[in-house]
Amino acid sequence: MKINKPKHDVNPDLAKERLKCNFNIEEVTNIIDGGKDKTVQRKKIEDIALNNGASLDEVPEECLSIKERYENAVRKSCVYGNLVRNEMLEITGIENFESPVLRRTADAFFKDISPFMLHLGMFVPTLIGQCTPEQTAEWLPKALDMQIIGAYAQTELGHGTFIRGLETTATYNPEKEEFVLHSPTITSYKWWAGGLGKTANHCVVMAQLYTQGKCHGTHLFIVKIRDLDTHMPLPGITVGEIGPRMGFSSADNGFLRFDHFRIPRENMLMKHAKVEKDGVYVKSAKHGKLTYGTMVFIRVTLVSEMSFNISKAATIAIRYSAVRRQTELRPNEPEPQILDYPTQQHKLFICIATAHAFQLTSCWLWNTFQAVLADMKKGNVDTLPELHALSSCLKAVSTSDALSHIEQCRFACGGHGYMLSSNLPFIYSFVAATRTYEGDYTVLLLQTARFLVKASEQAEAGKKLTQTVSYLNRTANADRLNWDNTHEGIIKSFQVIAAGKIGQCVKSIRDRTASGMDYEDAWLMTTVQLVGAAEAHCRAVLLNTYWSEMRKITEASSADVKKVMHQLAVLYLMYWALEKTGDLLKYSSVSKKDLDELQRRYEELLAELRPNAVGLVDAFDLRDEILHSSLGSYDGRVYERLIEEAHKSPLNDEPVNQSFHKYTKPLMLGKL
Ligand SMILES: CCCCCCCCCC/C=C\CCCCCCCC(=O)SCCNC(=O)CCNC(=O)[C@H](O)C(C)(C)COP(=O)(O)OP(=O)(O)OC[C@H]1O[C@@H](n2cnc3c(N)ncnc32)[C@H](O)[C@@H]1OP(=O)(O)O
Ligand SMILES: Cc1cc2nc3c(=O)[nH]c(=O)nc-3n(C[C@H](O)[C@H](O)[C@H](O)COP(=O)(O)OP(=O)(O)OC[C@H]3O[C@@H](n4cnc5c(N)ncnc54)[C@H](O)[C@@H]3O)c2cc1C
Repeated sequence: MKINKPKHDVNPDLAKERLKCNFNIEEVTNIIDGGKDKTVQRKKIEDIALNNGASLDEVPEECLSIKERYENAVRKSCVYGNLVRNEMLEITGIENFESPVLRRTADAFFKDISPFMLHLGMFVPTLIGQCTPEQTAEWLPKALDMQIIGAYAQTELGHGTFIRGLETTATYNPEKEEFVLHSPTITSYKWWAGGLGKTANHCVVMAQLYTQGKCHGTHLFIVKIRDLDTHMPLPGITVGEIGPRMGFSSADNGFLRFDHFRIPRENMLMKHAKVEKDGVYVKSAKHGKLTYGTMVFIRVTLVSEMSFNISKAATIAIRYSAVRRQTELRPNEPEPQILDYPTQQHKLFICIATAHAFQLTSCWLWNTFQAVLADMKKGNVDTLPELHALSSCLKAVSTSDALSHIEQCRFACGGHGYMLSSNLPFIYSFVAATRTYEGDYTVLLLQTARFLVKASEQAEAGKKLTQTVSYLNRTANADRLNWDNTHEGIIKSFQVIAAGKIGQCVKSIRDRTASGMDYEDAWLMTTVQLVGAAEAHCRAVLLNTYWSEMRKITEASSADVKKVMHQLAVLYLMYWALEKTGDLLKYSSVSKKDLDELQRRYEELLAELRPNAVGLVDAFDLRDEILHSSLGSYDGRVYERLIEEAHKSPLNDEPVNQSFHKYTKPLMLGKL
């Protein structure tokens, strides 16, 4: 398999690691890609993107000023966008324009983020999901062809979570057949939208719809905000960039204020509801929340996005740990590779397992999403609540877990992990945003909790529940589960934990309402427990899905690949069982002896996986151009690369910085 041709000799320690690997790396790569043909397709696309010199930065992007960073990112986005439009989409097909393959190649161009990401990431999906066929025909080809560039402007200065509280208004005027968009207060400024500040000439806007004197709640509108030729903001539009932030530094997150800005009636996205010419409001949707569809879609895709980010961090940290030697174990013996420390393995092997767990779960979630879309096309919205509950908790937990695992990868690289050239800080700050955007962690878990409480009540009433909560039917009357020290036993115990926690929430709410509280207050008082119950449910789903999908997907694999994939999944189960011993003790008959045994087996498993650690991250097949890491490149020439990167610092452009003569010397001479 032709990957990562090293420019230099490979570091001898890393070379030895590759000899130790006892499974076929390419076979695992094919599993991750979803099949051999998919690997071939991915490599073809990566060749197109990566052989394009325009992705290279002479000066590292983090050493540029804010303006230069943005301008450089726009330059690269245009080259990249052109490649996507003219060459890559021919290979994936237009229907897969958001395929993870394209996502991977984007990382070769941007360490941080493209100002165009939200155009492809949210604007286009909103057109696909929220337009009538006529509207789709009008806007989608232009958007895909980059003739118009859009943003998704929903969040306001005063409200992000509570969409019903948004203040921007869209008031229909039947005489002119127009909507008038207006920002009535300071808190109604649109805020945060990616690409809105300087890049986009259009945006989708979420606003409160008023017609015939009545408010019909939030709806989506497409709005042209800049002249297509001059790019100047149109009269009635105030638009700009919100200022530096923790990450997302090469993009232009924006603010937007409307001053009685008029748009044609046809610019309301009317798939699920419309306003007739005379101002009559007609709702066609069978479910009240279909205008939130883009968010559900992105939450679904974020699970695979988290797998990708963890795999990058794990590749960097494991290759580095094979090269780095530190501390004598015994006098006069060579210092060991830090990868030999079980504590290091504990930090890192879970990252490999989690990348696989999220990848397999994301494929399963994607299929569930497609099935719900197919149901909805037939007019059946019954499966939407379960999808909303699932996508909410999986988005929350996958982004949160990814963030803590990536931070562990940085810790695992010691001081060098703190260098931007390691790329770990970029990956971390990118993923940190995902825990908040597209629905904050706590808020989304509480959405799942609403569904779980209802499901629990239905189970209590003897109703048969849908697949992901069917364990509530089985465990409704179970008190403490008899501990069974098998893989299936661990999964079952997580279902019992979830059922127990949900049951406890229901009881707390009932006790509180029985003692005179109204339902809202009882719910509010129980929210700490409800978040815990939703997280427990999500863990049960993740464990069960990873285990069953892993077994399915490796059915035809070679014995060695089957073994190592199996070991990773077992590691994942054991890691979480050990993380949640308190819950296990509360909800199962597990004993101290059982837990000690589990701990011992976990430690043995780390040692068993150790020889395959580098092979497992090589199987992610992340080319150096995508990893952007002085610590993680295929050749392991860590120290040479760190020195090379240090020389690129603009502070090394001259031997003496002018500040010495201006400030330091006068201070030294007492002349300041
Ligand atoms: C050229 C360069 C290219 C570069 C590469 C391109 C590669 C592209 C790939 C990129 C991948 C990803 C990029 C993504 C980047 C994203 C950036 C961030 C964007 C954003 O953040 S946009 C803003 C997102 N905002 C939110 O998520 C807000 C969160 N809030 C909410 O969702 C809601 O307000 C709420 C918390 C759910 C509450 O809503 P509401 O008050 O209206 O509802 P209730 O709580 O009263 O519930 C009533 C009822 O409705 C159910 N429900 C709620 N939401 C939904 C839903 N979405 N679907 C179905 N049902 C829903 C709820 O459960 C209740 O049901 P019940 O009554 O209990 O039965
Ligand atoms: C990098 C980045 C990019 C973004 N891009 C976009 C974009 O392109 N378009 C767009 O429209 N928006 C975008 N956003 C906005 C983003 O979607 C919101 O910031 C996010 O949904 C969280 O909402 P908030 O900021 O209002 O947080 P808040 O809701 O104010 O949350 C603050 C705290 O309050 C808690 N909280 C809030 N409500 C509740 C509740 N009901 N119960 C319990 N706790 C609660 C939260 O858990 C959190 O701890 C972006 C944000 C970031 C950081």
